[in-house]
Amino acid sequence: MYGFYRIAASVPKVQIANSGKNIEEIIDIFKQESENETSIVLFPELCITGYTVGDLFLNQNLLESQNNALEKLVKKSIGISTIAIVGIVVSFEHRLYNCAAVIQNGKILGIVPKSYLPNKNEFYEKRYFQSGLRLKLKTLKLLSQEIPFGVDLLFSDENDITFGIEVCEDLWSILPPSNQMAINGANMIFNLSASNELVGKSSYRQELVKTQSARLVCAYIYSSSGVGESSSDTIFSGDALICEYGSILAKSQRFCLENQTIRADVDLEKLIWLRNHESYFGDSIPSDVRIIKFESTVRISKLNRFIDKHPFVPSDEKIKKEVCEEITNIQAHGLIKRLTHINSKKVVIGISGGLDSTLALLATYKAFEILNLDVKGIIAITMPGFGTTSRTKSNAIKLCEALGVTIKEIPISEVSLKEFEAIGHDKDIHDVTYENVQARARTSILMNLANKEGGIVIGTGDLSEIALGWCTYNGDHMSMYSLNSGIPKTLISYLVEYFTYKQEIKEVLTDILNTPISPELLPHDSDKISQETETIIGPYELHDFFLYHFIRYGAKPEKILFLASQAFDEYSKEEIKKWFDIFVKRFFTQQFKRNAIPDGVKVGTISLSPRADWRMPSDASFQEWIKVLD
Ligand SMILES: Nc1ncnc2c1ncn2[C@@H]1O[C@H](COP(=O)(O)OP(=O)(O)OC[C@H]2O[C@@H]([n+]3cccc(C(=O)O)c3)[C@H](O)[C@@H]2O)[C@@H](O)[C@H]1O
Ligand SMILES: Nc1ncnc2c1ncn2[C@@H]1O[C@H](COP(=O)(O)OP(=O)(O)OP(=O)(O)O)[C@@H](O)[C@H]1O
Ligand SMILES: NC(=O)CC[C@H](N)C(=O)O
Repeated sequence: MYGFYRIAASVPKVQIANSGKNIEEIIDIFKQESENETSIVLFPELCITGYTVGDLFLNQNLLESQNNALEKLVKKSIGISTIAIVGIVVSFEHRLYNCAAVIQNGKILGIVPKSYLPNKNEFYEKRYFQSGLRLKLKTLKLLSQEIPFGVDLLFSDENDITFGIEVCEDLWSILPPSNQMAINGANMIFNLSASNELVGKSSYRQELVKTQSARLVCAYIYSSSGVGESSSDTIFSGDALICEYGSILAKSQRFCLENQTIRADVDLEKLIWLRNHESYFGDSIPSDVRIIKFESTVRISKLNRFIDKHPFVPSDEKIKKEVCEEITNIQAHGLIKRLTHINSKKVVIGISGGLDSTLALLATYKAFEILNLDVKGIIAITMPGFGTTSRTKSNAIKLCEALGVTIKEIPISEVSLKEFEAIGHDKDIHDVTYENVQARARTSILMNLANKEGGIVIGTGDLSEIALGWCTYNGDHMSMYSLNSGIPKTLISYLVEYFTYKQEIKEVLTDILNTPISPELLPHDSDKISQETETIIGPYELHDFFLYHFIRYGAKPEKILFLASQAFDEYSKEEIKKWFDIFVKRFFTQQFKRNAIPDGVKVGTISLSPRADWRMPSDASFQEWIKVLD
């Protein structure tokens, strides 16, 4: 389903050196996972015998009973397309190896030995095992099957899955084998582990797994032995993790006394796509590997994954302060560089009482504070026009007064009427000309005043408006330096909300946040906003969602629509389709505005600057992107 696959990491109860009992738990979990539509289920290192059997690894009976147990699992897998990855001891050419066996539908598809054997302090694996590093192009006979054996194995189906395997310490080594596996095409890495607990170790381990999934642009699935392992010297907690491209999708509850399985629907289509534009992937050189083909695994019928409605907005409230300070710091420092470069201590900014100019003013204020400049150098202009309401105008003035910046009022009605007359436009026709004349009148005033004051005009347009072209070309589209161009509307609201912690502006910011978003370009009755942007072009939260998946992951339209329908209960599929249609059409047709935007600050991974992040011709056609809507 849209490139999603259900993957599980399991920590079964274990009895040390009791393979017969341990395999029963493993088989139960495996069968359950096949019913859960899981494609692949991972078990810990040496999970059939137990990891902590010590010198019993050197006893023939242990190996024999493990192989009998393995045979049971292989037989139980007949007719099941779910893959099980289990940890086993293998005897090959008179040496023992610590391995992972990959089992599907009655077959052992391949066996991968551990490369790096920990042999210090509490670990003494070299007492029993050999490193598999030299094992390539080998096959081994086990349970009457000829099985590919070596560190050169990758496993691949006909669809999106290609996976590789490493065993515990491999990930902790200087050159984890998963690095080369990813270069060779693996988009999932499975790690069978037996990692004991020490104070602080679990968070280190989590970082290791998370970072590896980010670096390799892959899903990294990790399962480590549980509390049933011997506690003679060390304790195992059953740590399991599923990470995708730097995010944790699922994690186990450590120190659980029962069997525990975590699962997540990983997005392989997204990962495969992301690698296409990660230049270091292109520069990395593949090596010779054996690709073991396997039959398609079970596909999921219903997605079970959290889809964030507001992907630009941090979901963790605890990091709100940190994120908001960081973003406004980036904005402020963009402006600081520009002001110091041109040796100016003045800026001119139009304040409408709306969200964008509010945030731009707050970021400008921060820049002036950092530079220790007199904030009177911030010249805030309120320019009432035909659609301005007293609510927005008074909020603009209250905000500027509270911050102590210079305030000027310059009405634009008269100049706009003169402009209508000059171009022969009927003032009673409230069309796009009527709107744009006002927007351009304001920009003209700001620019001319900036010349007079020896300052620069601060641009306030945000990333969502830039994506949609929801601005007037050479009107509010233009400035000398743009502060919000890297921030989408959903994040602008979040940032303005953050600043309500400042008591002196709390009340006014709260009212600004509660004011409907409007360009206020059309006349109103009884001082009420007559033009609500979101009823005209659609909800910004949807546009931001579309923008994120379209740019960040190059997602196909049908997938974006599917994800939106999963994320938003409040919009019907028809509504989502309608606004998506508008998003796509506007995104393509409005590139000409983006191609001429002023310099501005990038703050997140998505930016639409034509000089940096997004280069698209102004005359590309959008039809192929909305076909799905026809
Ligand atoms: N591919 C292309 N290459 C070069 N030029 C192209 C073009 N496509 C159109 N054009 C030209 O550009 C014109 C269209 O651009 P433009 O003049 O800007 O006009 P337009 O985009 O039609 O109008 C601006 C819209 O933005 C809204 N707005 C304005 C200001 C602020 C806000 C806000 O809420 O913040 C919203 C306003 O309500 C209006 O609907 C066309 O009439 C045509 O002359
Ligand atoms: N009445 C006004 N007085 C001063 N400046 C204005 C006024 N209206 C618009 N502007 C300037 O033009 C920019 C675009 O304003 P507009 O209201 O059309 O949309 P916006 O992008 O929603 O901005 P905001 O959220 O700041 O209102 C504003 O950010 C502001 O700099
Ligand atoms: N089993 C292993 O390879 C364990 C070694 C590893 N460094 C860990 O403690 O997680």
